[in-house]
Amino acid sequence: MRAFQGGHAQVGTPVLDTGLNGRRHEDARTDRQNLENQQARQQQQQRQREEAAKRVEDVPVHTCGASKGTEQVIYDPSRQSRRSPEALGPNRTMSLEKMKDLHLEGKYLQPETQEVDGVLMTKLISDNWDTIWNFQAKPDDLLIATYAKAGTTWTQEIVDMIQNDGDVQKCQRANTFDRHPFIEWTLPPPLNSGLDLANKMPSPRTLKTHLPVQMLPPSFWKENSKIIYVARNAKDCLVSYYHFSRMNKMVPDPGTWEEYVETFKAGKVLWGSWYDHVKGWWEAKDQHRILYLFYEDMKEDPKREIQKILKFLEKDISEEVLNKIIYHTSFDVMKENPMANYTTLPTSIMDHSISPFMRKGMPGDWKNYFTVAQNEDFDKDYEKKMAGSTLTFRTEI
Ligand SMILES: Nc1ncnc2c1ncn2[C@@H]1O[C@H](COP(=O)(O)OS(=O)(=O)O)[C@@H](OP(=O)(O)O)[C@H]1O
Repeated sequence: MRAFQGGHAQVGTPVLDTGLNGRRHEDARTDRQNLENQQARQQQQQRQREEAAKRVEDVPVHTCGASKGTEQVIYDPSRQSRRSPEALGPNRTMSLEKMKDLHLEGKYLQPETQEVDGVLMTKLISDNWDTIWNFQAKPDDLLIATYAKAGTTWTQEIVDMIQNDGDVQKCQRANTFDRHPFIEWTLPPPLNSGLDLANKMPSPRTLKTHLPVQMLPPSFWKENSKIIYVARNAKDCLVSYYHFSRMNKMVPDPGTWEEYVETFKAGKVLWGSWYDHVKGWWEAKDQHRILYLFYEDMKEDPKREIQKILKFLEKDISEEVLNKIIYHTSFDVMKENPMANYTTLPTSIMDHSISPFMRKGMPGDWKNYFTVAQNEDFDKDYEKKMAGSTLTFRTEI
């Protein structure tokens, strides 16, 4: 008998005219009702899928992270699949958050490192270096460049809100890491590497990098792309990086706090020396279209710093939208925003119970970690490394 059972009939299954022979009229009515309910549910799900697909199409091209029909970029729960890497085909890649679905965590989470021109990188970045170096930037690209943990995600959210005229829904279209390709970040297929995402993204693109200035792909200089650089004081960067390295399995283990302080000072962390990074970009800022911002200033007066970004991007917005951006990009709101707080990644990649990505968001937290002796040693070493530079930082506000 071809009658549906327990309401699991497929759409289009010819149930009513074949499955009811010899059954009671009452049963038939219930069965018909079940089928109608089932069909209504399926139609509703289909409508939701179509609406989700439409939302993706509706996102303005300058911020949209995927072309229609690809699997890799847009966060869309209705399209969660459990396909194998092979089933994705040669040109199909996927967002990092799907790693769990593919049971790939153990296979890929080996933070092997290798230096590129004396700067520590993951081995995957190092192996892919020629391709990264030859990345083709475009004149209308916007690059957000930072040393790790300096306020990248915060700046990304501000920029996205500006580009979308304060439309929170549009900024919810995908995870931070899928909205703004992290150009040097290399993952094995089928996972999305930054370059895969960037090359598929329609212009104008907003990109992210932690590369020191001398390692930036030269096409950015040649094409005169705009760059926002955000710097954060060394001690808070160190503390934030230490906790991030504890919770994120994609970067090397930090060891003990004492060990990490020395590793950081020696610049033997991913993306190299903080000192060289902030100084290098500081020197470059007067020769290129670079807006150099400070995390501490953003914290002290977000309105003033967002206005600097607006001017740099040549954007005009109303006071109302500006206030909306300040609110939406505040630490407390971003901490609860799954599209900005990295909580959609599997815990095997980032374990927020060890330390949340959105941890404290406050200048001066270093005082809770440095001993007096560590602080004195740090300051002495800092003076030597920063000697001759006009760049100064505030370590509290
Ligand atoms: N809105 C807002 N306001 C203030 N602070 C914020 C905000 N968003 C992120 N953060 C803090 O920035 C730190 C993470 O830095 P990054 O985003 O640069 O990290 S990453 O390098 O991209 O992994 C990390 O700093 P710590 O809290 O000191 O660890 C985040 O909490």
